Amino acid sequence: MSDLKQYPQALSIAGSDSGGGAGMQADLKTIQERHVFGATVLVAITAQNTIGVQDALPLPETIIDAQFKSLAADLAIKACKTGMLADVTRVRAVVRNLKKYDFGPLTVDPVMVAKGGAPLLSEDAVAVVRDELLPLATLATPNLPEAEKLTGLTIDDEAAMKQAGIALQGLGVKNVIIKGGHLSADQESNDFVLLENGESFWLTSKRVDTIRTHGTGDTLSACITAELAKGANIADAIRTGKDFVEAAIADGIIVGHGHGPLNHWALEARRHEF
Ligand SMILES: Nc1ncnc2c1ncn2[C@@H]1O[C@H](COP(=O)(O)OP(=O)(O)OP(=O)(O)O)[C@@H](O)[C@H]1O
Ligand SMILES: Cc1ncc(COP(=O)(O)O)c(N)n1
Repeated sequence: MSDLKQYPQALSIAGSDSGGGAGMQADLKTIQERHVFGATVLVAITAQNTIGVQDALPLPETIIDAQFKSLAADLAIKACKTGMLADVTRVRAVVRNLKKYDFGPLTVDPVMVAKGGAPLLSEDAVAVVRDELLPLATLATPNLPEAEKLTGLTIDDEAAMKQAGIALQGLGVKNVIIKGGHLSADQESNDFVLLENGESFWLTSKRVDTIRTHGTGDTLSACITAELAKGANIADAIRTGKDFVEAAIADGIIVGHGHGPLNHWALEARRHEF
């Protein structure tokens, strides 16, 4: 009898961050920490560090299609997520493939702008994300500026976050997290969750006073994706995601000279005290 182990498999569809803190690298580190096997469809490459994005190259549609095809032919992916999708052509390529293959519940992190201000999605692609990608999503995880662009609302307090959640469900997303990381005046960093069954709740945590927040959104959505691949229900997956990212921000590490990356070991380390 074989004693080989089998791990659930999850997929990140995203851009590469050469600095290792956000994008596909943050996704893979997070998925690995959750004891899930991570696969990738690379959509764009960025030359990036903690200071900013120096260059970006969207990949040809043919290689995006080929990556999806390769995975569908061989792996047994149980949940997937999207991150940086660059432009209209890449968003449409991803939508086309997600309609073709079943990779389980889809989490859409509608990444638009990097922490340092560099655009990661072209302006004209926002409507394509809203109209073509969001209706495929089991979960969407916009931050406040992204939720504003997708809904047309101004979101500057917790009441407006609730309104945005309802508006996003109106666009066809089943479950929504409106991330509060950008409500900068607040002492807390609270996220509003609205589920398909109408249930809603807040994810609460103290705001950590740090500039080392590169890849927070990627880390949250990747952790949720990993938990969904294990078969967790959506509310439990979301709560685990918040615990994971809270620890990863609070127990910081020193890398680079700007918006440093998170500590993806933190939650596990708290349990085992390495
Ligand atoms: N300073 C902070 N202290 C504690 N939690 C934070 C802080 N900043 C963000 N968070 C949490 O991190 C998660 C991601 O939120 P955020 O609004 O930063 O997403 P984001 O802007 O999409 O991230 P990114 O673009 O860096 O990937 C949320 O759960 C949010 O509450
Ligand atoms: C390739 C890639 N994907 C996503 C982000 C968002 O992360 P952040 O907002 O923390 O810069 C990024 N900077 N780069």
